[in-house]
Formats: sequence, structure tokens, C-alpha cells
Amino acid sequence: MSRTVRDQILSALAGIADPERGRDVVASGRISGVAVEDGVARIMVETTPERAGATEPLRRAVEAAAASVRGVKRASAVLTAERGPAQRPPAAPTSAAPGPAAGRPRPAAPTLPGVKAVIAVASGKGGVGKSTLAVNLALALQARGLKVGLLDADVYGPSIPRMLGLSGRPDSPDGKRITPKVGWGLKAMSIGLMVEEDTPLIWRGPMVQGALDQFLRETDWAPLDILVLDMPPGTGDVQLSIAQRVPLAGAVIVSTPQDIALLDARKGLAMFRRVEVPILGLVENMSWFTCPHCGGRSDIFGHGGARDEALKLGLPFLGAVPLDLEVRIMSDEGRPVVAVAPDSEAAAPYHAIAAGVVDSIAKAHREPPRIMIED
Ligand SMILES: Nc1ncnc2c1ncn2[C@@H]1O[C@H](COP(=O)(O)OP(=O)(O)OP(=O)(O)O)[C@@H](O)[C@H]1O
Repeated sequence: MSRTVRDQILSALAGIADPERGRDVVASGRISGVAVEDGVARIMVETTPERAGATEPLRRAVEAAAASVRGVKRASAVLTAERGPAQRPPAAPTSAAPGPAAGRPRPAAPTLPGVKAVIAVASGKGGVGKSTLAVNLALALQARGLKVGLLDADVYGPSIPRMLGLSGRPDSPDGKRITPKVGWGLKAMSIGLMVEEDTPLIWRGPMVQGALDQFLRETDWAPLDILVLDMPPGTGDVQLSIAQRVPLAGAVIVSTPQDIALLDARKGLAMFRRVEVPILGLVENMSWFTCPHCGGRSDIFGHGGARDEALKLGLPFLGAVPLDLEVRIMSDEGRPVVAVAPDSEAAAPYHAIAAGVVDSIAKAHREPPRIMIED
């Protein structure tokens, strides 16, 4: 179904001329990704930082053409910019899967000065607790004496500001570099600090990737031992592009135990593998529920699926986090459990996962990660 809609979108886009390149936008390679999910079409339009303004009318035409296709409830087109040949992703067909990079090595993404390791927290689908894990994992890494930052790359629903209790635009004393906000000791940056929460502006804005590049490279992160990247949920072109352009030391995949979530998690694993990002391990969230009244345990979504999957694939299983009402309330109030109650039973799984992550980074790289504190 969504493949058919995607094909129809491509046909519609083939009717748009690319004045700069002298062919239609599809033939000219201008369209670097089309993904359709639940009737929502997301299209990536290639440009350069210098030409972003000039390409804006083309982006609008692409968006309008996609929106006119039957079966598309909403369409958003975003401009993505290359910074130089080193960051150019491999030739890009227009499908969300298997994706542009199939079988090709990851282009070397430039490292971040003063940041020793960047790790991604990712999930194959939304709502599995990825951001909650990213926040508490970052805090648990910090509790191990590491200097940690958290970049919210979840452009679809930036929730890090709320979870860390942050608001207001970050400062930029010289108008160029961004000073990250600090929440519970973590340096943090999010598109949610730049726009109102719930504003769909990001998909109308000229460059999602450009914004992320800016947050990554123009924010004063240094010195950091680990920068945790809260990825957008899913395995489409946006995620693939991030995985290719960010110098990732590895990825943590979060899933709930349900088969369907695991199926999506498998797609996430495949995506990172395709671009040669090491998988640091799997986490099972909402793994079980202990009734606060009778103490009885219920495996609401089943239990152990992620552990079995990790075993099957020979990947580290980093841990299981129960469904815990306190975790939800505290996250939503901007009081993450690992910061507020670091020694609680609820925080314990996050500390264990953090230990596993440090271990996995060390194993994944021939050189042990130099992520110890330097004073
Ligand atoms: N272990 C848990 N116990 C209880 N609630 C949880 C747990 N993990 C996450 N939640 C809650 O589930 C909801 C979704 O979590 P979160 O926003 O972290 O998911 P996500 O995968 O990042 O979602 P999205 O894809 O929408 O960004 C939040 O209200 C969060 O507080």
C-alpha cells in the first residue's frame, strides 16, 4: 500500500522541472528520499547550504505535488544540505528501505572536537520509551563520573526539554556558537528549545539535517566524554541520513517486548549495520509491571523478546526496564528518576544499562574508548 503511494508520489514529482539541473526533480537526483507512513509523506530534497533559499520554491512545489496524491493525508518536504564531498551520502534512490547506503561503507563523518564518543539511542517505532531511556542512560553515565551531553535529534517530537525540565532558547553570545542548556548536569540541545513544543515548524523549515548538523557542530559541547543522541523513531531516510553523517561510536536499540516492536527493532539493527555503526546492545523497555497493590507481576507486552533477539543475533542484551508509573510521572514532570532518586529500585536498571554501554563501546572499538574523566 505505502509502496504504491510512494510510486505515485514519485510520478507526481517527475512532473516538476528542476531549473537548476535542467531535468525533472526525480531524474536530476534532487529527491534523496521518500517515505510514507500512515498516509504521511516525508520527502527529502537535496540542496547546498548556499542554495537553500533559492531551492525553497522547489521544496514547496514538491510538497504540494506530494500532498495532491491520493492516499496522502499530509506531506512534508525538507531540504537537506551537503557540507562537502566527505559527508555526501552514497547515491540515493528514493525508497525508505532498504535505503540508499545498502552494501556501502559509511562515509567518514567528521569527529566532534572535544567529544570522545557519540552514541545513538534508537528505536524502530515511536512510543517505546526511547527518549526516557536516552535521558536516564545519559544521567546514569554521568553518575559514573563521565561528562555527558544529550542531543535531541527527534525532530518529530522533541521531548528532551520537557523530560529535563528545560525551557527558553539557548544563548549564543557571539551569534554563531550555541551554548547548550544544562539540565541535571547534562549539556542538552533540542529543536524543542528553538520552537514551541507541538509546532510542526520543523517539517516546513528549510533543513532538518542542516539543523541537526548545526546543533551537533555549532553547539559548545566540549569537553564531553559521551554525547547521547536521541534519534527520531523509525528507520526511514532521515534516520539513515543521521546515522551516516554523525560520527557514531555505536547505537543502543530500544524495543518493547511485543513482536511488532521487535520486528521494527530488527529494521533498526539492519539500518545501523548497513552503515557500519556498531550495535552496542538491545534494551527491553516496559518489560513487565509490578502491581503496587498486590506486588504481583504482569508481563503486559510479553517478556524477554528483546533478550531472545539479542541472543539470536549475538548482540549484547543491555537490560530490561519495567513499566513503572513513577518513571512515567517523573519523566513527564522533568524530574528523571536517575537524577531524582539515583539509588532507587526504579533507577537500578538504567545504571546497569550504562555499565553495559561503556563495556560495549570498549569492545566495539579496537582502541578502548578514552571516556574516563580528564581533569
Ligand atoms: N519504563 C517506563 N515505565 C513507564 N512509563 C514509561 C517507561 N518508559 C517510557 N515511559 C513513558 O512512555 C511514554 C513514551 O516514552 P518516550 O517519549 O520516552 O518514548 P519514545 O519512544 O521516545 O517516543 P517518541 O517516539 O514519541 O519520541 C512517556 O510518557 C514516558 O514517560
